[in-house]
Amino acid sequence: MPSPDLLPRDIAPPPQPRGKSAATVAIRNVSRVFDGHRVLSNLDLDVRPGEFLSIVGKSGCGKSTLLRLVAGLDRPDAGTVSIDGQPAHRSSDRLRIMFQEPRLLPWASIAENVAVGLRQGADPGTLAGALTGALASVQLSDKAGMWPAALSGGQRQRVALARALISRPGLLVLDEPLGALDALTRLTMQNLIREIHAQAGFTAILVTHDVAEAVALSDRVIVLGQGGIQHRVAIPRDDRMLRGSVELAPIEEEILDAIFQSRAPRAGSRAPSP
Ligand SMILES: Nc1ncnc2c1ncn2[C@@H]1O[C@H](COP(=O)(O)OP(=O)(O)OP(=O)(O)O)[C@@H](O)[C@H]1O
Repeated sequence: MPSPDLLPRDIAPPPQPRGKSAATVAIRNVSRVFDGHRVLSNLDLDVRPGEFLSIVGKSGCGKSTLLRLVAGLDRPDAGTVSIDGQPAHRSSDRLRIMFQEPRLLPWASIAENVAVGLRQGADPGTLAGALTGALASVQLSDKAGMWPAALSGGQRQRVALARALISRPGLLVLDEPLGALDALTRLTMQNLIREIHAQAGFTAILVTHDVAEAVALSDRVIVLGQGGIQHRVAIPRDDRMLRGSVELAPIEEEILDAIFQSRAPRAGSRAPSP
């Protein structure tokens, strides 16, 4: 394999071998039009098994639209989105989603909220083992019997993360999951997500407004602009561990430049009339 220095800037080094069940995402020639406005236009993107990909860009450029298509919450007007070769589907067992709000059941305990993530009936032994592991992974073992109202915002997001991961999905889709947290809790959550991803090896796609967060977590960052991908940057795996390091500063600057230079969300052409 060539040294990372010899690889083109937009090609991430292959992720280190991880979990066998990480999903492959293939987006082919995808377009999405709202009210005659072409938000995504002929977009192509591949996400490799185990890769952590972040999507950044100006407000309204289509980040959430793209994520919703990957999660099967919306359908493209043209093109295909597939996960492991199958059309993206919201109830796929291969995929879990995490949003900015934890969306917990207020009347259920923390353990019951996490168990919701298994969806299908599991035998009691399997459920107990999975629950123990999921709660431990987010450092909430001692909160299993508590109610969501008794937890802090960061703890609630950790419950949402455990609920998303208890079924060991191949793909985790994250829509600005740390956006409502204070700065310190956000950093703690970033570290937790990075550690869990390194251990569990799922594929992850994150939408965030925080370029430093994208760089700290990702193998690759793409900048969305009018209609499609305007810039791609691979993040050197060794360096990404050092959030705020001098090595990462030029990469963050490059991404910020690309965002500022990207075309305004509504500056592009309108979709042709049918
Ligand atoms: N269901 C919808 N109906 C009509 N327009 C929509 C719909 N969903 C998204 N749009 C429009 O598509 C464009 C992109 O929206 P999207 O939410 O994907 O942007 P974003 O990049 O995620 O923005 P932000 O960073 O502000 O969250 C916006 O102009 C938005 O108004």
